[in-house]
Parts: sequence; structure tokens; C-alpha cells
Amino acid sequence: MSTTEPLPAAEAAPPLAGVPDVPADVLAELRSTWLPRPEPDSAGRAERHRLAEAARRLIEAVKLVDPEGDADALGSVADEVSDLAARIAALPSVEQRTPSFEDLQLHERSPFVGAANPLAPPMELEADGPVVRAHAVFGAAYEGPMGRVHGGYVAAAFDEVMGVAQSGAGALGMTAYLTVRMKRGTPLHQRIDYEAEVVRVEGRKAWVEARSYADGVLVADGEGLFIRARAV
Ligand SMILES: CCCCCCCC/C=C\CCCCCCCC(=O)SCCNC(=O)CCNC(=O)[C@H](O)C(C)(C)COP(=O)(O)OP(=O)(O)OC[C@H]1O[C@@H](n2cnc3c(N)ncnc32)[C@H](O)[C@@H]1OP(=O)(O)O
Repeated sequence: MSTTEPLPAAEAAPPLAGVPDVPADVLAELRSTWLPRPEPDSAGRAERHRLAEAARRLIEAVKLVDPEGDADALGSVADEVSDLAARIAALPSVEQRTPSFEDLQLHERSPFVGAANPLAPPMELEADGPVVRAHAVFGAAYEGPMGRVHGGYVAAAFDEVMGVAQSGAGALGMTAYLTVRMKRGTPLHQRIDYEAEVVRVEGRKAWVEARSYADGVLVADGEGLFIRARAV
């Protein structure tokens, strides 16, 4: 990323300063379970990931299929996919049992990162000290303006990487606000790189900055405030 400016370290408060309540050993253990992406813990989970990957290809194919093609062929696959959806829905559901630790992980369920979630591109995450780096390729299903990612998904991807950065710093907040400046269109079908870092913490509030790049060129940047729920 030749034109990538690193996040300004001089302006960044020590990321852990001011973050209360999460003991360092607990945080270190959590971080080791969050990143890197874990291997599936069972044959069933591996197959669920394979199913999600097939569903991603299905979503992409459906988005792109030509309505001016053979209507009978379209009708026939619509019936088949509908039957398949019913077969999958008839299998046991995670909502029918107490979720396991693995079920709850971002890497499993998130709409950006989750291997089991067909809506997730999926985005890949990496911790680089206090900076969270991520990358994703957005397919045709994410299109807003022609050839470019819909602005809502542009912003949502920032929410994800910022959310991870503040969780990794121990802030464990929820998004209170998010401002994203879309400087150029975010192109489809090519790798988009992200970086996010906590720049300030005050009590339950953590401010996070993030940027995204296509082929090393800045396409969007933003900042967000994350607020940790009051202790109950
Ligand atoms: C280093 C690598 C390691 C890797 C780590 C991997 C970790 C992976 C794990 C997990 C990652 C997760 C990634 C997920 C990413 C997605 C995140 C989301 O999408 S979150 C869902 C969307 N957001 C909501 O649904 C929030 C809805 N809102 C709320 O629940 C509340 O409004 C909340 C908690 C945000 C605040 O509620 P209150 O009741 O605690 O707030 P009050 O006590 O009234 O205010 C506290 C202070 O905050 C200010 N405040 C409150 N809301 C504000 C706002 N919206 N804007 C500005 N200021 C606000 C107030 O003015 C007050 O400030 P004064 O203390 O007086 O200075």
C-alpha cells in the first residue's frame, strides 16, 4: 500500500490507558481466541462453513443471472433453491440449543467476518499491535453505484473493524456514532484493505479511527465513538 499513511501514532493515546475493568490476563486470553481465525472445532462446523461458502456463491449467481435468459430454466432453479432452503431449515437450528463459545464468536456469526454467515464476504482480520487490519473483497451483491460498494456496506465495514479495534483494546463498547467520509467509490471485486485504531479513551467511551484503501489508494476514512454498557 504505497500511498498508505499509517494512523498518526503521535495523536494516539496509549490504547489501554483509561480502559477499566478488563484484567490484562483476561484481555490477553480473549484476544488470543478472537484472532487469528480459529480452525473449525468439529466436522459439523467445517461443513457449515462450506455450506455458507456455497450460499455466498449462490447469492452472487442469483444477483447476476440474466432475467432475459431462459425463464423456464430460471423457474426450475428457483424451485430447487426453494426446496433446498426448506431442507436446510428443517435441520436442527442453533437457536434451539444453548449457544457454545464457538457459536458466539465474531469469526463464526458476524455479517462481515463470520465463516458461517453467507452475508459475510468474509472479511479477514489481523492484529498488528494496537492496529486492527482487515481485508475483504465485495462481490456484485454489495453493489450500490455501478461497480462500487453500496455506501451502507462501506460504513458497516468500518463499524466492524472499529468495533474489533476497541474490543481488542478492552473497551468492549457498542457503536454510539460513526462518521465515514467516502472519498472515492469502493470498488467491487478487488481487495479492500482496512486499518483501525483506538485513539482516545475516557471512562466508558472509546474513540476509534479507521481508513480503507483500494490498491493502496485511500477510498474512505472515518471515526466512531463506542460506549461500554454500564456495569449491572
Ligand atoms: C487488537 C485485536 C484484537 C481483536 C479483538 C476482536 C474482538 C472481537 C469481538 C467483538 C467485536 C465486535 C465487533 C462488532 C462491530 C459492530 C458494533 C456494533 O454494531 S454495536 C451495535 C450498534 N450499536 C448499538 O446498538 C448501540 C445502541 N445504543 C446503546 O446501546 C446506548 O445508547 C449506548 C450503550 C451506546 C450508550 O447508552 P448509555 O445508557 O450507556 O449512555 P449514557 O449513560 O446515557 O451516556 C454515557 C455517555 O455517553 C454519551 N453518549 C451516549 N450516547 C451517545 C451518542 N450516541 N453519541 C454521543 N455521545 C453519546 C452521553 O452523553 C454520556 O456522556 P457523558 O458521560 O455525559 O460525557
